[in-house]
Amino acid sequence: MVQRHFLLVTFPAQGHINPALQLAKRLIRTGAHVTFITSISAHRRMSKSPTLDGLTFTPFSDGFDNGFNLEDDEEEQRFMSEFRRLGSKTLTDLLVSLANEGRPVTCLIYTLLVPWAAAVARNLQIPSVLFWIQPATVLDIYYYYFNGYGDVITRNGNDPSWFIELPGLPLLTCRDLPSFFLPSNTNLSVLSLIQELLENVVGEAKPTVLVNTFDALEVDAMKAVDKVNLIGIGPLIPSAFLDGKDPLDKSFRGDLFLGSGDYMEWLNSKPESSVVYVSFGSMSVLSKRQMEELTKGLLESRRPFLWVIRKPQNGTEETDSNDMEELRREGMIVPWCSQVEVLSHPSVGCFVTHCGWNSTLESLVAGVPMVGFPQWTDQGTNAKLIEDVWKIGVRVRVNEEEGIVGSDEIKRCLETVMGEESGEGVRRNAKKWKDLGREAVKEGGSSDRKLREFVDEVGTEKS
Ligand SMILES: O=c1ccn([C@@H]2O[C@H](COP(=O)(O)OP(=O)(O)O[C@H]3O[C@H](CO)[C@@H](O)[C@H](O)[C@H]3O)[C@@H](O)[C@H]2O)c(=O)[nH]1
Repeated sequence: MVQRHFLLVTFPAQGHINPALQLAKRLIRTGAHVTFITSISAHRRMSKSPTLDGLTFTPFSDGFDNGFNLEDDEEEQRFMSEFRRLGSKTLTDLLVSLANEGRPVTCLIYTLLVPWAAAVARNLQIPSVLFWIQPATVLDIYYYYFNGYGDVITRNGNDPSWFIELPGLPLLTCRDLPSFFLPSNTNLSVLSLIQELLENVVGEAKPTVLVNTFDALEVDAMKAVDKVNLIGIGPLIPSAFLDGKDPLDKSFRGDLFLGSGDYMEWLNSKPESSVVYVSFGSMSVLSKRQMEELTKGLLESRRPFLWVIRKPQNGTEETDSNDMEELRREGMIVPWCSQVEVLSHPSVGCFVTHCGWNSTLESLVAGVPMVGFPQWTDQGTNAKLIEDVWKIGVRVRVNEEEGIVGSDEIKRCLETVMGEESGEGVRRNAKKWKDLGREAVKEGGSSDRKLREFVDEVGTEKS
């Protein structure tokens, strides 16, 4: 059989690069070659750029080679438009030159926020497929929003007592919906990109989306939109922490941040399941007030904690240095860590997480119960699934008057999840989902099978 050649295009953010790199590794395992394309800004920072047989990097300049400031709306707009303009041109040139060199691309795979890649592929008559890096449930909600439910959601988005029943999904209140619909966090440019993505998919002859989830995890959500065939190929986690097929695969190998190495020794010194691991992913920044409450909650819980506090970027407030001193005395503070390694350490007993989808899946396959502390985008939906559907954690309640989560609430959640009796149920469920997640990627498991079927089919027909 002719070797398949996949071109993977991804947005230059950690939460996009990690699952895309892991998908690349899985595709290579089937015998395919992968060309990976993202912005120079991200590629330069990938601390341990992988040199893997079967993987070629082709970074491109989007005009923002030193990155862009997410906090600045105007700069973000300019970035998004240049990323599209220069990305489309680079992608077109690359696809043409690969074909001319006798290495034509079998299929182009693109992640969230890169809908223009589908247009490039269409113009060159190359098959393409969307790789959805959030849960299927979130894709379904976006689909419904753009197909019949947008008005009712917009009209009620301010009412905390309102809820909606969307076909195939659990009852959802406002806080369970992607934040971009809601008056507090409307982001029309992201919404229009997602609309474009979904319109592209539905416009295909055989609408198909690869999803970083697995069938057993989202049984109904995977079938909720009958127009689109969702293919669960996850969880996409480095093999050493998942199926063990490649024990050397211990990291995504695309870190955009530098870590410090001393936390593993610290973890080794702690009793089993005693440590609270705290991280808010690669983008969210907590307000100073929220940091203070979280600090107080952690200190008063009297449990050891490992907390990732990324170095402040432009315009963000530093945590008070007195607080930091006390934090360092009581716990371990790092600017970045190998999260998959930390979560699989036997000392870790709970993950206080913003519920980014990668963090959620990583915790799930490590069997670590969560305290969900969602901030924006898909995280409220993920927190809903964690708490009410899979029952592998609890979600913090926000004090609506103050708009923050108080220290007592943090203590309550930690006790619920980690307490000997109170946490029994979540720990049992966490073990169940850990096993099912691993099952899915085993030889012959649903995700393993579906990815192979996808690879086999993609070269034989024009999608
Ligand atoms: O110290 C750290 C902290 C994080 N990570 C990794 O960074 C990734 C973070 O991804 P995610 O948990 O998804 O969070 P974000 O970086 O915030 O990701 C964005 O993108 C995701 C995919 O679209 C969304 O689900 C999130 O809500 C959105 O904020 C994960 O793989 C973590 O393992 C580390 O390796 N070390």
